[in-house]
Amino acid sequence: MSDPAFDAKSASFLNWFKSWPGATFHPDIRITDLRGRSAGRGIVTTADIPEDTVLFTIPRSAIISTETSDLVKKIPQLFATTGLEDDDNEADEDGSETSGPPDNWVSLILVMIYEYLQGDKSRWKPYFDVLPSEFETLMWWSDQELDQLQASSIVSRIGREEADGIFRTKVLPVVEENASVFYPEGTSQRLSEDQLLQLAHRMGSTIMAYAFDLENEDDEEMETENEDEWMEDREGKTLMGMVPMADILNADAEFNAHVNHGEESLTVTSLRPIPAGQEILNYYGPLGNGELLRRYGYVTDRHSRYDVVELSWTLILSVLKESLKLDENVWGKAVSLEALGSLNELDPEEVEDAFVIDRDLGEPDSQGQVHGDATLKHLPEDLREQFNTFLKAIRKFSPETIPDKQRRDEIFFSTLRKALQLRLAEYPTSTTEDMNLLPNDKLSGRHRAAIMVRCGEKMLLEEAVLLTGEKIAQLGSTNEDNNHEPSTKRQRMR
Ligand SMILES: C[S@@+](CC[C@H](N)C(=O)[O-])C[C@H]1O[C@@H](n2cnc3c(N)ncnc32)[C@H](O)[C@@H]1O
Repeated sequence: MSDPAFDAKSASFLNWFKSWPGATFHPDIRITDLRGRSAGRGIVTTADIPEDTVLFTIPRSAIISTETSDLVKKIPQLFATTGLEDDDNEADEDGSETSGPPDNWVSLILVMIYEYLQGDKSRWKPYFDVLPSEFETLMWWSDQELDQLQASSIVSRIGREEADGIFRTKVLPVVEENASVFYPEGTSQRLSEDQLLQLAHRMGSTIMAYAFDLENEDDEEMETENEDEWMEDREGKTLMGMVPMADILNADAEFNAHVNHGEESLTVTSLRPIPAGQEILNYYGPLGNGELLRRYGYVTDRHSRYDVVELSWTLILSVLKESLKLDENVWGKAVSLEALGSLNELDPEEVEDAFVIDRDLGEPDSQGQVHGDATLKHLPEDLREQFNTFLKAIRKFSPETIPDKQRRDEIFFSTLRKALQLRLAEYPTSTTEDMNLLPNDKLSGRHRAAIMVRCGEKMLLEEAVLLTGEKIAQLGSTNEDNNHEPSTKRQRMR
């Protein structure tokens, strides 16, 4: 069913967009209402579109960034760099670092707050009218909603307190100290601290889900070097900007359009023929559903191939300790940092405290399609290296525990298998129980998304358990072969 108010905003946004000198919009595409499947606005084709067609063009002048907003002209000293700043120029974890100009994120948040507060006076008002005021990203979930993610490590990556800290130290004081610039002339009303904090969060979440890293010529060189790889919006330290129309495109792990960053404008082109009535889709990168939910507030079946799980070193070490049953004293000495340091193979400072398990799949092809089987085939190499270094240290103090390479590998795979099973048990429901929950149409969107995330992670863990089982079985058969070897050799010698 059509919604005249929603459609009117889309229409006025489209007219506004087309009025920018240099903007183009293909006659066979249109902005559409996809709220019926919780996807907001999107763009669909109204006729068959051939491959490599320019779908629309966004002049760089229409992008909101520190290069186009008047805020920078009004308080240039705030954005001026001295050349002495740290490379990352990021706030400390608690957001307390306040020296130097604001980083890319904070700069764009300030610019967005400024343009938003200008209301009708902003050149981008019709664009703000189609930007969201509410979000499904994890930052906005209640504790009860987050509980549905169960043992997913994505919960520890939300960073609401860190964002609060940064906004309180780097955003709010700037707005308050420059109130005459931020609030349009003639308005005496000021936002309270809480309202301003809320607005900073709103702009932060908008930028997280909508902004692009704007590539420049240096990046182009980089792109030529990595020709086969899809550039991700979040890589690098390039200028960030809000790109009207490009950000009306929804996205998926299989996609059919690409944003090209030209000198004067950005163009969006079709990567393959797109039949009439299909959605035009962009790409946000090889993100697992947990990360997709954190940054963008949605999940898709196709993104589950990129799911990840974290396995803590503490868990692995506790399983190892339990299985080796070494004397407490020997164990303590063997896993001490001094013992590791003396091996000269691992800087004790560099002991990893968690390892990421993922399927390590290739990039989509040049037409935005993915191929091949998406089951886990490799266990993390960095985990194996760290594990072996620890086993070496143990061997120094208790050689009989690890007499040979065969035993070392058995210990590795069986410890890992047990650790994976324990990690799996940290999630209170099984994959089968989760799968049975999904068809229930009374589930809220957030609950469903949480089930998809936790179920995808558990499936990956199950694949990893299977893989370690196969490795153990292979070792067993090698062992048997080896046991038969002497007689084979004898036969040959005869
Ligand atoms: C760059 S915007 C795309 C335009 C957005 N649909 C709108 O109405 O403004 C990114 C946001 O769109 C939504 N989105 C993008 N791709 C989606 C998909 N495949 N399914 C559902 N929602 C999607 C998410 O809310 C995401 O945060």
